[in-house]
Amino acid sequence: MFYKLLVINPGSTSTKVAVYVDKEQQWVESITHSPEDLKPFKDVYDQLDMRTEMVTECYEKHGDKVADFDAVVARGGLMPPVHAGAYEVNQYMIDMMHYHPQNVHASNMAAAIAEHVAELAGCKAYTYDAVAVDEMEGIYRITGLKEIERYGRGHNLNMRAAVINFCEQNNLDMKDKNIMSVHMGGGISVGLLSKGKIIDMISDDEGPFSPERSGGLPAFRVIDLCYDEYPNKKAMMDHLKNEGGFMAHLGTTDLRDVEKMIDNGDEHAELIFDAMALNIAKNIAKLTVDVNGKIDYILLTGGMAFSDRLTKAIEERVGWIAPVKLMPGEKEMDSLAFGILRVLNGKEEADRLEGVCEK
Ligand SMILES: Nc1ncnc2c1ncn2[C@@H]1O[C@H](COP(=O)(O)OP(=O)(O)O)[C@@H](O)[C@H]1O
Ligand SMILES: CCCC(=O)OP(=O)(O)O
Repeated sequence: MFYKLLVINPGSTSTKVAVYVDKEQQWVESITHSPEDLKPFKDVYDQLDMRTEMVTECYEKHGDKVADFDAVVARGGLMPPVHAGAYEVNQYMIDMMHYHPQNVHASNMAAAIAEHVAELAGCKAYTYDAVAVDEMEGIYRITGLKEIERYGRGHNLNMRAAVINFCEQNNLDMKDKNIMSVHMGGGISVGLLSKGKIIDMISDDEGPFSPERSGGLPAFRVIDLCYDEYPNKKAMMDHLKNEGGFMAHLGTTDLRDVEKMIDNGDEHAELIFDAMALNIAKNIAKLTVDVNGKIDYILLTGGMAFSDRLTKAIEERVGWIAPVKLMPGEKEMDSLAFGILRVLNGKEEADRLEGVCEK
């Protein structure tokens, strides 16, 4: 029995679409949305109809018939907190990401697009390892303010996929190991997997600065900035999420550009690069105390893990903790497809989010 899956992964500037027959990717396409394309839309979610149409055109262009899909898989966005793994898409999930998302992100539209196609196909739509996966244990949630809790929210899909793939390749049982998985892309998340769960993590609002994000900042200075320069919440959020890190200091989000600057003798670029590597290492070290330092492996993944200069700089600082292993790039489309294949093959179960969404 073969399963044919359509996989949909919307990002801020692209929508990735792929078709799989079992584990074989038939094709993948990244539809680019230029700033001009996105300009007419006031809010990110307003792009839903446009992106849905483009996904439909995409699989039709590749000659795929909707009736042949056995499942449609969506990147899970910022729905209410969920556990790792698969969820069936339902109206409650779609509405929560539409009307009450934990934060704004293009992935919030994925479930609605998937459900639209799944209805046409007469099959189910699923999410897998959503951004909203939160398996953080109690003690790690506590902050010094009663009304502010820490939470698990980040690049869970790629962090978990790196661990699953690394353990498969090395014949390890992830349930026996403590593994630090660090996604280093446009944003950075540092996650600690223990007994197969992400028990603690540091995401883009608390952790290292990254190519485009500010990372954690001194709270009192953030208060000044909100009152004095960015009284508008959306503008402040955009500033932290899209205009931080390399972008703020060096005017690019591309690590390869930064490396060229360094090669050309730019000492400021070198300082900022070193500071990012230091910040990544420091946040890795921070989580090690959760398991009394007993870390088995540190996995570096995401686009920036292709950089020898960066991975070496991090390894120099954290190599004493545990062996550093590289799983460069992100295989989000594979991870989404393979996760749902495990469900269809009876190896994992899909859960459902239940609730009533007030619009
Ligand atoms: N071969 C490479 N060498 C160095 N940096 C790279 C390489 N490929 C991608 N990157 C960097 O990785 C970052 C993007 O990572 P990626 O995981 O693709 O991002 P996203 O989180 O947006 O999916 C960019 O800063 C990019 O310059
Ligand atoms: C940290 C939440 C997920 C996220 O921001 O993803 P991208 O870095 O891919 O935008």
